[in-house]
Amino acid sequence: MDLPPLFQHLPDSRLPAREAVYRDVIATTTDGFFMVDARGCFTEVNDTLCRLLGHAPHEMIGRTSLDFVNAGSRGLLRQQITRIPTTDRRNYRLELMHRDGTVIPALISTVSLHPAHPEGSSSAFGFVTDLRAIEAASAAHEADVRAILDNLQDTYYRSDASGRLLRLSPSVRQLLGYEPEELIGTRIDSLYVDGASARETFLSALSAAGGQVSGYEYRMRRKDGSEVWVSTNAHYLRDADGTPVGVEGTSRDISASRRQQAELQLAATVFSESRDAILITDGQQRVISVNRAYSDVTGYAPEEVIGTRAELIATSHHEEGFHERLLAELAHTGHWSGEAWNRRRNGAIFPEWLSISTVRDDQEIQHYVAIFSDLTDRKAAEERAEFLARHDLLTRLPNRFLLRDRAEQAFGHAIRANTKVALLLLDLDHFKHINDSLGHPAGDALLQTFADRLRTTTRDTDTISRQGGDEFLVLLTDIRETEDIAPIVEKIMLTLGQPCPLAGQEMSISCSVGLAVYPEDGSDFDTLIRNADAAMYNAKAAGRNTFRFYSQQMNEDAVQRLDIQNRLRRALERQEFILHYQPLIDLGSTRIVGAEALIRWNCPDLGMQPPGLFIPVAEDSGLIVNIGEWVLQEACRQARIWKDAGHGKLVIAVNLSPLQFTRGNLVETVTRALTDSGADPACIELEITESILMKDTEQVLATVRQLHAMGLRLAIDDFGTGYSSLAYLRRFAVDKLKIDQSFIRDLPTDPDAGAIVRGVIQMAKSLKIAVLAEGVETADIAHDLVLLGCDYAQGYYFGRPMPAEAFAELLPPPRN
Ligand SMILES: Nc1nc2c(ncn2[C@@H]2O[C@@H]3COP(=O)(O)O[C@H]4[C@@H](O)[C@H](n5cnc6c(=O)[nH]c(N)nc65)O[C@@H]4COP(=O)(O)O[C@H]3[C@H]2O)c(=O)[nH]1
Repeated sequence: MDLPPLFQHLPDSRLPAREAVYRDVIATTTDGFFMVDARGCFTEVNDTLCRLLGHAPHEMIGRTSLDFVNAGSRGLLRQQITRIPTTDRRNYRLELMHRDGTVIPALISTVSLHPAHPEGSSSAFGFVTDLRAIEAASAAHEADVRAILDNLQDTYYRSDASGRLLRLSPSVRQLLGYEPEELIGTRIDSLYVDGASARETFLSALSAAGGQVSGYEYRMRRKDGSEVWVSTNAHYLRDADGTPVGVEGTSRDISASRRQQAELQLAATVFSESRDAILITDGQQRVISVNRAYSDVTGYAPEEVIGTRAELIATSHHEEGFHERLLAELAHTGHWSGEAWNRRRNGAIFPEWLSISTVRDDQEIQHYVAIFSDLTDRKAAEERAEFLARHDLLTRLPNRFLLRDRAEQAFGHAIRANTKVALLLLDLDHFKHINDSLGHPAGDALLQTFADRLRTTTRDTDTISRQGGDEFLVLLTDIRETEDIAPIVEKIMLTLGQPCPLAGQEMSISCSVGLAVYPEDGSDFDTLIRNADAAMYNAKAAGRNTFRFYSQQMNEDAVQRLDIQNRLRRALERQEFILHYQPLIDLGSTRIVGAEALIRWNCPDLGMQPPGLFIPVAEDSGLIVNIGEWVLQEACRQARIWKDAGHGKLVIAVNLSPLQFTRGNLVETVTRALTDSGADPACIELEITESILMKDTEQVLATVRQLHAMGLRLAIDDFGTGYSSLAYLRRFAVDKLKIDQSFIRDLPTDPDAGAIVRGVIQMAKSLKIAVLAEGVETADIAHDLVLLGCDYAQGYYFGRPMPAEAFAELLPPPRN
């Protein structure tokens, strides 16, 4: 037999031996062997192939290989036969046909023979491998793999180089909510919460770790849109050259453990950052951990206490048995909380709010957890709050609540000792002026001086209290007789009235005092206060700087004030008010140049009432705002009548209450009065007191400016009784000063009054402000005023306030 080209390169001498070897190899190989000629007919087959196909060699030699394959494989075989001349080696799979019809999957490896070979071109030899065993083994392997994957709790995945998923274990259902088939072929980045960038980060980590990572964590998106934290162990799949061709790995859901981790982290942060001190011990109360606040509060560093027996309370500072009771309650309920004393490292004892809990396993206490906060500051704050609740902040005197307590105790004591208790209500005279003119800090300083003086003039057993504002209450105890009270009050008033330095000047401030005595003026605190108040009202009405004991009459007066108030409410709608007019005289020409409108109340029950009686009540109740509006309306109406009668130059002065500035809309009221009447604004002069200007609020200034702009004049009434400064007169562009009648009345007798009037006139002249003297009752006074250069005067000497008709009769006939 000729040798195939395979053997041709061997030296001839060795060929026979070599051929024998190769024939043995071919005969004994477990693969089938064949040679075909150019027609595809077998020229040689080995026993293995014959056995495989169930034919004897002679049944196959000379026959074409196409006769031994399954019908389905013939096309492929033909193709492969045609490739013999052009390709040296080919591997392909075929289904062979056994003699008994069994189909045998086989792998064919053929080698084309050299064209110069005697067998002719297009001849070939090849090996046939029976794939059945291999495929069975592979199927068994696949079944094993599948069984493993099916039972795998983690999710197995394999992707190609582009990240396309090739294989997934069924557990992907639990992990991501998808069926494996839904994901095969999709790109894995679409499942990452952070998309392609997350995959890039992962691949970089994989490469950096040498192609294998474990415990790599990232977030994936489940089918329902929720996120899941995943930990993966993965490695590159590589081809024969080592080039990565994909990734294979397993992933597991670690969301729960991450949550737990976060919770632990949080608990650790709470422990370390808590502002409350925390101490944890084992079951034998040996410290195992303390936080920073613990060290801050106690001064002990962790290493100084860890391992030692816990000291949670300073036992010596608690009553006997406290510690034992605490432990017993802990053992019984597992918890104890309350106030306790503890000791710092430096030995200082401090109050703490302590809360202890036990942590048990089934029976034994495993840990004690103690949380405590330092109450030192809170206790101090509580004490301060307690003090503030019962004291006045400015003077640090007891307030009304504490006074009530003390008063009630004093009443009890008085009954037992058969003594009396006097309640004094003190009110500083004209305190408001001080506040307004010298400012609140000066006012506060004055109140403090008053408080100090009150402290020094009373006994320790007496109680002084500030009610707010400029009112003080003094409780005098252990009084034997009512007559003993007046000297004490006089002494107090004398002390309080001493000059005191205030805002760089010496000031003397008086006070008015109302007194009520227990038990005769009231059997309880509220009644006594009310009655002392009525008494003080009377002291003030009596000209201030005096004191008054409460009397039944005062009660009646208070009731009367209430009665007047009620009647006043109805007086407006019942048109019970009228205006009287008092002449204003030009001292140069002695002519009437105007009139002051003064209100009168013609009460059907009480008769004609002067303003001194009802204006204060109207001011107390706020009714003055409506009454004042009526006055403006009426005065403007009268001005218009007199203008129409030919007295167009006559000025009508109208009094304004401070409340009209603060509560009413004054500009609107004045505008309406002028419009309704058609009066000339230049004929209306508004009289305001100094106290209104002293407020100097932007609101008052703005109102005054608007009134000026409307053409009205502004006069300052009762000038000299307040604390006006020149600055105010300039700032408010005042037109006229009306010197208070107290100075005018005393002009002939009191040189001081003369000096004041002269000073005011000179000052007013330099400021170009007109001056009017009020209360001129005699020709002498009028004469003096002319000599002093006063511009205008008003008073009984020239004419009393009178009804409009009577006033009109005084006016000269109008010139045409
Ligand atoms: N002894 C004496 N008194 C004289 C003399 N000349 C005038 N009088 C009185 O002095 C007061 C001057 O008015 P006033 O200082 O503005 O003081 C007024 C004013 O503050 C207030 N008042 C009067 N009418 C009104 C008003 O319409 N509105 C407001 N808010 N207050 C008014 O009531 C106060 C008292 O008013 P009247 O009782 O009318 O008292 C008037 C007047 O009758 C005199 O030669 N000798």
